[in-house]
Amino acid sequence: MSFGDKVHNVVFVLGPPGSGKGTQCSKIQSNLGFIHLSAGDLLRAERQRKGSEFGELIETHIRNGSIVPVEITCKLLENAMLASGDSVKGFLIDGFPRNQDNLDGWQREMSDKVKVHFVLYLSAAIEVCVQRCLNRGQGRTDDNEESIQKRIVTYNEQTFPIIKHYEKLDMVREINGEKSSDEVYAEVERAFKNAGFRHHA
Ligand SMILES: Nc1ncnc2c1ncn2[C@@H]1O[C@H](COP(=O)(O)OP(=O)(O)OP(=O)(O)O)[C@@H](O)[C@H]1O
Ligand SMILES: Nc1ccn([C@@H]2O[C@H](COP(=O)(O)O)[C@@H](O)[C@H]2O)c(=O)n1
Ligand SMILES: [Mg+2]
Repeated sequence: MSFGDKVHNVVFVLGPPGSGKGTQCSKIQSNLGFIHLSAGDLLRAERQRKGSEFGELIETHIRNGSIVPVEITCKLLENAMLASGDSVKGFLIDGFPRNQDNLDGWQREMSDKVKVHFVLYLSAAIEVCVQRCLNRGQGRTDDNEESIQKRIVTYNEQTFPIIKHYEKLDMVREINGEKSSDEVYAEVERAFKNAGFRHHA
């Protein structure tokens, strides 16, 4: 399997933990036909995969809120993109690139295979995000006070500079993630329309 000649459309989705990235991505997938690929979900699946050589390393990073080396994450993303076939409208890459290592690895491996249209940035106050993670109820091993604090430090120190990097390139579309899920989505859809992506049939 290979990417062939097709250049895939990509939108990165970033924001603090619990800002609503996954929630909005599923709405976009249903309404606009983009495929949602969450880097965190792919890492959690790899952690659970029987025979994975990376399971323990991934779990340590997840609990510590630190970032898994890009070689692992980028390969998981690339495999998921390949598995989706050639006819997809585009990919929403949720929770990536999370740090400079993610960004450098992506540029090395993927920049000639995809076009990144913009970065959807869901902003929300940290207190709101913490409460949402604590109330999420999905049994995530990092939805506890200690891991959440570490994830926030990682976000502030490593991810926010990546958002700033894309801001300098005028690629960031910031949306207030504190509003109701439907209100946020209305603005999200506007950002996609402005980039030329409309409702799928
Ligand atoms: N706009 C919203 N208003 C209220 N609650 C929300 C909103 N968006 C999402 N939530 C809830 O907040 C929690 C976190 O949402 P979600 O999983 O989408 O965030 P995330 O940004 O993907 O988080 P993480 O980075 O930790 O994966 C979920 O329980 C979700 O139902
Ligand atoms: N690019 C990424 C994305 C995620 N991780 C690790 O997974 C954890 C959970 O991510 P969510 O987006 O689902 O919140 C995150 O805290 C990291 O440990 C990563 O390493 N690299
Ligand atoms: Mg998520």
